[in-house]
Amino acid sequence: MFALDQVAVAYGDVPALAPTLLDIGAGETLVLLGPSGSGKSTLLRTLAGLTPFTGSLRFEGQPVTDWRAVRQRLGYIIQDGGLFPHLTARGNVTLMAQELDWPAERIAARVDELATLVALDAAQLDRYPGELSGGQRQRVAMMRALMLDPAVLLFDEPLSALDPITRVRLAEELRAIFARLGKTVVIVTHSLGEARFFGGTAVLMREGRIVQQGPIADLAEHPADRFVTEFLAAEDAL
Ligand SMILES: Nc1ncnc2c1ncn2[C@@H]1O[C@H](COP(=O)(O)OP(=O)(O)OP(=O)(O)O)[C@@H](O)[C@H]1O
Repeated sequence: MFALDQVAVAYGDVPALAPTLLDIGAGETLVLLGPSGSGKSTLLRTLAGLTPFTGSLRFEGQPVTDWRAVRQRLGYIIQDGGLFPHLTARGNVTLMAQELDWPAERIAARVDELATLVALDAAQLDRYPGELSGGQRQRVAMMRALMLDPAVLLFDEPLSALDPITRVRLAEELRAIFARLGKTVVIVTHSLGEARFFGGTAVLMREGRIVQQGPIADLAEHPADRFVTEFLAAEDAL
């Protein structure tokens, strides 16, 4: 789905992502792990076309020339949902479809379908983001990201702002949604527990570099170096 070759990002003089080689297969779930500042969000933002980079990035086998077209195939979800506060939940969810001139009936049918998928009701969709709980906002953000039926879902710490019960409940729903929809999913998280929960391939980063990539169990069973072991021990200590 994505093929990165020597992709690098710098903010001014500060390198945030060292030249990186990474392939993300269609239908794969990839979990980006690593300490604060290791470049996880930068890598995710690069996949979303939100950060200038050097090197070669291919999407579905083609070098990306038109990010606007690619972005319509991506759903991008950030920590607090990133909803527009002046639009209702429904307004947020339907914004892109309206811009693309979808007929009203098609929009209404898609909203109904997605509301069922994420377990929100019509009354909640008529509220503004400030009138919803954090968990409900994340569900709305999920609906917005899924509205155009994207091939790829990109999540930046989607659960970290939630209380433990909501977090587990939403994580279970997300995992069921991933399994059902068969999308390519990339999730940034600090949490090894979350990474284990979602499964798939782990990419562990440190100081803008990929330290280890492979099945999550391999991090513990075949650590690439001492840092991997230290990272796991620190995560398991809390
Ligand atoms: N807009 C920016 N301008 C300058 N430097 C930035 C910017 N965004 C990130 N950085 C720097 O780039 C590096 C990587 O940041 P990034 O946000 O990708 O890390 P992260 O692993 O996602 O961290 P966290 O887990 O804390 O969110 C950090 O050193 C950070 O300070």
